[in-house]
Amino acid sequence: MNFSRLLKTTSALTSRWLCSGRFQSTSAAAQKLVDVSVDSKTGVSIVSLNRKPVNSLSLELFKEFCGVMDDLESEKVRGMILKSSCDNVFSSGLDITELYPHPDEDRFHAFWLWFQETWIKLYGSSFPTVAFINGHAPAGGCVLAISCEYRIMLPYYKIGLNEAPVGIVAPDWVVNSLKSVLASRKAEQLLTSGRLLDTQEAFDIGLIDKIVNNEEEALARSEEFFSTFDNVPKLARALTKQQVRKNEISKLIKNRSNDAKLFLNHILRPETQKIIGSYFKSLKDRKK
Ligand SMILES: CCCCC/C=C\C/C=C\C/C=C/C(=O)SCCNC(=O)CCNC(=O)[C@H](O)C(C)(C)COP(=O)(O)OP(=O)(O)OC[C@H]1O[C@@H](n2cnc3c(N)ncnc32)[C@H](O)[C@@H]1OP(=O)(O)O
Repeated sequence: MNFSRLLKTTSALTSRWLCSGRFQSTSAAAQKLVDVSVDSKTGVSIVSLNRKPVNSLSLELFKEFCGVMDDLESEKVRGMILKSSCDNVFSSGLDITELYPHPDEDRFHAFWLWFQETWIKLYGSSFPTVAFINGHAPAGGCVLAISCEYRIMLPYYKIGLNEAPVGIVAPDWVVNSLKSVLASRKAEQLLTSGRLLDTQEAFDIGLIDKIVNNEEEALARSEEFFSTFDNVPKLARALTKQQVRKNEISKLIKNRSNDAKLFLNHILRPETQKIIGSYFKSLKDRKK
């Protein structure tokens, strides 16, 4: 099966979950969780995550984001910049309330499939993608950033995959996304320590590509990146990118339901619930 068909294909079970209207947000029409605008100078689409206060990633946000990615694919956009509308936070990662306390199993299954779907669409997009990391990007926030092709970050924020210290093991498609950006040894160090790096450290190890001081500079640096493809036929570029990324994506597509089950079993373990519970409490207590 060719890769474009594989991208559209998913197991019957997965399709049932992704296509079902369950877990529809009642306020979806009232509040947009993902905004899209077009930079009139460059024709590039700017996609802003807009789930205040910290862009924690919920099932509803993933669904909306996937819809936006489908639109951008069919419009054959020149490129996309992913950023945040929240002050100081790009994304705080998965919404912990989707994981704790003791999530509803059906909702969690759907949540995880939509997280996978988001990664598949972003990591496998045909058009060039830039993450403008205009705030902290821990855990799932970092996953979104490393799924893009190029990363531009404002100074003095933190980025990384901090799962290990809270007793959670990142799935292999997350690990492999990191290994597509960093050498294996660096990726292992970052994952096993769970350390969050500041902007300068992230630049020094190659986790991000450019440091900028403001949005104007970010747009200029993004444009430099997009213009490197101006003389490359779109289809050839897209197929080449997918050729590089297809093994990881195919592996997940064939294993989606199992990946969701594994993660659900892990999340539901009393020890895991306890660790996430105390982590969440410490997050809340910080401000007291
Ligand atoms: C901990 C479980 C790990 C599970 C790992 C699972 C899978 C591995 C595979 C995939 C990778 C993805 C994993 C994840 O993404 S798990 C989420 C991990 N996220 C974090 O650890 C970040 C936690 N947040 C912060 O550190 C800070 O909030 C911030 C992003 C640095 C921003 O700080 P700031 O001071 O600006 O804001 P507050 O801390 O006051 O936050 C405001 C408000 O939001 C609540 N909140 C923050 N983050 C989350 C979140 N991820 N989910 C739900 N709620 C969140 C915070 O508690 C505050 O709430 P309040 O009621 O006090 O206003």
